[in-house]
Amino acid sequence: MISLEGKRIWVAGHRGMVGSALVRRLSGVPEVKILTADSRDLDLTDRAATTAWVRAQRPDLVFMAAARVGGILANNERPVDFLQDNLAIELSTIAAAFEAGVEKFMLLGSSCIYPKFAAQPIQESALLTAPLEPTNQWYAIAKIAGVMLCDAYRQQFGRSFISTMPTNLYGPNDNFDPLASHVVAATIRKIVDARNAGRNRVTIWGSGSPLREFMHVDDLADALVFLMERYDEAGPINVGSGQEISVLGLHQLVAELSGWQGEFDLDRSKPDGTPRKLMDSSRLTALGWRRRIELRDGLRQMIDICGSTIAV
Ligand SMILES: NC(=O)c1ccc[n+]([C@@H]2O[C@H](COP(=O)([O-])OP(=O)(O)OC[C@H]3O[C@@H](n4cnc5c(N)ncnc54)[C@H](OP(=O)(O)O)[C@@H]3O)[C@@H](O)[C@H]2O)c1
Ligand SMILES: C[C@@H]1O[C@H](OP(=O)(O)OP(=O)(O)OC[C@H]2O[C@@H](n3cnc4c(=O)[nH]c(N)nc43)[C@H](O)[C@@H]2O)[C@@H](O)[C@H](O)[C@@H]1O
Repeated sequence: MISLEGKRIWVAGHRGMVGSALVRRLSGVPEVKILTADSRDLDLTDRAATTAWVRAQRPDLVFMAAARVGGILANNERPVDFLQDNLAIELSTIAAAFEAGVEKFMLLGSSCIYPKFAAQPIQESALLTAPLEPTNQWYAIAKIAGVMLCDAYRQQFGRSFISTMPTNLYGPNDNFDPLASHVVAATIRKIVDARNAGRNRVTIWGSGSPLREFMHVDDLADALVFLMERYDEAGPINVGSGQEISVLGLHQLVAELSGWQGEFDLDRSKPDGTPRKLMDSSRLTALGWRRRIELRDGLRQMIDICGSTIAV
């Protein structure tokens, strides 16, 4: 168990969805000094610049929430960006943390590191046991490399470098871009736009049948702080909510919460991705952590953020 009080804490990617949630969560911890770097001033793919910045700032703890991130289509269509940028960011930041003597470093991965057809719920031991989902294998390989690099520093140099694997996330500062977003933000954007424009049809990508587990980013940030304090082992640890719903079910729920009563079309030219990725988060809950935010409540907040009037 380590205490965060009085620590210099670098939240990498502080303007992103996860990084901004971490800043909100950490602002409640007494005497914490939160360190941030604007991506316009510090490109984390630049190893020399990253090393110099970390050496000058001397963080005690690092939450590594900067990454090239996107939904299924962005991942599928820009494999070089997702593989190359994420590898480069991990190489820069993990090596810089080592050189600067950082006390503890937390890498954020993703549930897509696990095999496409992993047994459900997915245990951490499923890593590297079967092939990946093709749409996000590029991003997944980069994240797996990051997990291995943290483990390598732990094995060779005894460093407290840990890897957390969040499930699919949503929340404030999510990306609502129709082509680059993940499904929660995309669904809300599509349905709120349709409702506001008086349209009665919305298109769902793929078959609508894939199942996804969704977690509010404020629950994630709370879990990450909890793990920074209490967890110090090799290999990934899953961070999920246990709240699973189909893609069609998500669209129906958002329609209900937004007060939109239209019909759905399926665009089967778009990929489904993995059929199901429910995390087994029992190692996290065994440590005593519990989520707080129900999916319905989180979606209502997102609909609000999207500028709508809530109808329930
Ligand atoms: N979103 C999800 O559903 C999800 C699920 C599982 C895991 N995760 C993990 O959570 C972490 C954060 O994801 P997120 O959803 O918060 O993504 P996000 O909203 O896109 O934020 C990513 C952040 O990384 C920064 N960044 C990207 N490339 C950079 C570079 N070359 N140099 C410096 N900064 C750079 C961005 O800076 P700018 O703001 O300046 O662009 C942004 O602040 C990632 O590691 C991701 O793999 C996310
Ligand atoms: C957490 C992230 O999960 C990502 O996989 P993944 O859950 O399939 O990513 P999402 O983009 O959230 O898509 C989840 C499911 O929702 C369907 N879907 C339906 N309509 C839409 C829409 O309008 N937009 C989007 N985006 N999806 C839509 C999509 O086909 C897929 O089956 C990975 O590609 C990332 O690398 C990352 O790991």
